[in-house]
Amino acid sequence: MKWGFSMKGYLKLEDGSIFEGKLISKNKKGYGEVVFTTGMTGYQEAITDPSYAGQIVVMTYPLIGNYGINKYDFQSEKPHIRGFVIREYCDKPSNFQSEKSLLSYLDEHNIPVLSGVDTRALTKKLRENGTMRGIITSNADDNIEFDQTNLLEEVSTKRSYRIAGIGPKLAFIDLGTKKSILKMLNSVGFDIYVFPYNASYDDVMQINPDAIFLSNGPGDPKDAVYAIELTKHFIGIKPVLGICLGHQIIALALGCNTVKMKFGHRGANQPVKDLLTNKDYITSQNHGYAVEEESIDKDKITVTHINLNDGTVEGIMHKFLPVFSVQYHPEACPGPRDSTDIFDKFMDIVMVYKRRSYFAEV
Ligand SMILES: NC(=O)CC[C@H](N)C(=O)O
Repeated sequence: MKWGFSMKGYLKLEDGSIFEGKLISKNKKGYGEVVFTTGMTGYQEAITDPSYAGQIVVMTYPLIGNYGINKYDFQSEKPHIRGFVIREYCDKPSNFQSEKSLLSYLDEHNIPVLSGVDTRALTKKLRENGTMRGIITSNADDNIEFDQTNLLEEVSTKRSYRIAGIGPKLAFIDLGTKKSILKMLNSVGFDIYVFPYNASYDDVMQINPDAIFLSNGPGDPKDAVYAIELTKHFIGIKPVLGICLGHQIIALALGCNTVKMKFGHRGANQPVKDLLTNKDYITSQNHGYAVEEESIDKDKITVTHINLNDGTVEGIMHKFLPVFSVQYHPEACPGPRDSTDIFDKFMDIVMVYKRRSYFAEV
């Protein structure tokens, strides 16, 4: 075995089923919600996307690690997954940007890796039975334990900071953001002030923002109680945009409901229809909850996007107020860049509002 000491290991699921493989990492144990993602590439972005905190990630693409780890594709400071399950590990990465192997990176951060698993059978099981909790372990008799950590506290910034820009002031609520979202918002000109997940209305008003943004993030959107309250304060006062968890939080703040999906959407080729333009996009996604269609008050809120595989809600917009959100990831990373224009659209809306309030004052 080229990558050092490995031993027989298991992924045991809540329903008692056991999948055998080889524990190739230093850490040989981890608990989490077991989810699969279908992206053929993009493992570096996925493992460092804080939305995956608390989860054991199964890659359906059969060969993982072949292009190593580079310094450009990190979505946060470290991996947030609780474990990694793959079919075959490639220990000889070959790519001009590669700086280290995937396994050495995961070992640095103590993430358990189970290789040699029949990921096709495992994915079929998760599709049929739905997402389950599980344990990666060297002892199949081990019990699955449950992690009680506050995921938002774990992944959000601990203190506020600024990413300066020449445009309007954006209060950015970091619920475990991907770096690419900050980059995209900054590239269209926003002067970004990043706040922790539990920022209060008074905290945010200290900068007198022109707009509010709610990021992606892990867990059940109903747990994001601070962000839901904060959003309620700003709806109708400032333009608000949300992506993924941020979209779900906006929906909850508007009085809609969110529900847990059977196995979610995780991958880089999820088809979405834009109902306003009748265009279809291929999108990057990573979510296990969705806004419940029946809970949407259609007199007040328009469904702007749907998923073409299962018809679930992928975007909403308030009919009269500058509030809109999408469930998919327009910033891609990994995945297609079909829908990046949302950031320009948000800037346009914010500028219209800013000018309007300026002329109302003079
Ligand atoms: N990427 C995200 O923001 C995920 C949102 C939420 N945690 C979900 O799984 O639905």
